[in-house]
This record gives sequence, C-alpha cells and structure tokens, in this order.
Amino acid sequence: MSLQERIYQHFTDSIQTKHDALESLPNSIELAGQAIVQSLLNNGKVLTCGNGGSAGDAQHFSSEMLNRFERERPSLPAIALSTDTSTLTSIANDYSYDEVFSKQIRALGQAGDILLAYTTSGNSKNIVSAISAAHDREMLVIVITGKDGGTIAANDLLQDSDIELRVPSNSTARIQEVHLLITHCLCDLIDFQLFG
Ligand SMILES: O=C(CO)[C@@H](O)[C@H](O)[C@H](O)[C@H](O)COP(=O)(O)O
Ligand SMILES: [Zn+2]
Repeated sequence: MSLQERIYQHFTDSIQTKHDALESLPNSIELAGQAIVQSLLNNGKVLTCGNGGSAGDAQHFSSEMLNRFERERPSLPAIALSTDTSTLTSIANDYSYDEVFSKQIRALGQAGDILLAYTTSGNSKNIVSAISAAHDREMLVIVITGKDGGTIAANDLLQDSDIELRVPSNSTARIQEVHLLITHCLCDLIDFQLFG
C-alpha cells in the first residue's frame, strides 16, 4: 500500500466508524449530557480520567468546561485527574499505578458528582479502581469505551444509573477519534441545556 493509500484508508475507516457510532450512540450521549447538566445544576462537578491519548481526552473535556467550548458562558466545574504529576507519581511510587485516579476520587469526589472516564479497552486497572471509588463516593459514572467493553463490561462493574458509551470498533485509534467527537457532543449538549 502506498503512503497515499494508507492515508485514504485512515480517513475512510474513521468516517465508517463515525457512521457506525451514529447508529448506536445518540441516545446514550443524550442521557450522558442530561446527567452532567443535572449534576451541575445541583452544584456537582465532573472528575475526568484516562491513560495516554485518553488522558488527553479527559483534559480536553475539563478545559472546555473550565474555560469555554464554542461560546461565551460562565466557567463550569471539572477536574482532570491526569494532570498533577506530583500526585500521580507519588501514588504510583508509594502504592500502585492502579490507584492514581481512585485515591484522588476518594479525596475530591462528592455525592452527586460525575466521573467521566475514558478507556478504549475497558481494561485499564486504574479506570476500574476509579469506577469503584466513584461508587463509594455516590457519584454517577459515565464511561466512554470501545472494543468489547473489556473488564468493565465483562464484570458488570457499572450500576443501573451509570452510562457506558461504547464505540463499535476494535481499533484504538478509530475509537479515540470517536471519543473526541463524543466529547464535543457532550460540551454542546451541556452549553445548550444550561444557556440555550
Ligand atoms: O493514544 C494511544 C493510542 O492511540 C495510547 O497512548 C493509548 O491511549 C494508551 O496505550 C493507553 O494506555 C490505552 O489505555 P486504554 O484506552 O486501554 O484504557
Ligand atoms: Zn492515540
């Protein structure tokens, strides 16, 4: 395959994955947007987390909440749990990398807050621990996944009120591309519902 053909393939695969996601995800995205708005209206906040590219997604969402998305509006409360390197390295060093998000959630999470977790595989142990910590803090969990949902789906780790947005693809890159689209949908739904 030539370089041009490879590029064409990436674009067409990405477009196809978005088409597939459009068949399955809009209802759950709407529910997730409504759940976040409900939490914000009750003085809640959104804690976000993910690893690698998904850490970038988590930070992308929180910055659009704290600063702005597409329009002027007041800052909205969100904290990305992947940004404080002193906290991340000390928890990983003293305890385990699996606990880097859950320990922060146990300190910062309040009942009615939202955990927005990104994982393409559903297998990352620190995300699994984060979900458990969020439940202990009586937070609602929105998990954005892909593939077969991994450990989270296989072990039925979500509660009835939680929401999973699973991108129908087995490619990490394609899943991440749709995760970004979902993130922007959520930002738009939040702004629209709160500010018209
Ligand atoms: O961005 C990419 C691959 O596109 C990588 O950095 C990827 O995010 C990392 O391998 C993550 O550790 C994968 O974690 P997860 O999505 O399985 O939870
Ligand atoms: Zn990536």
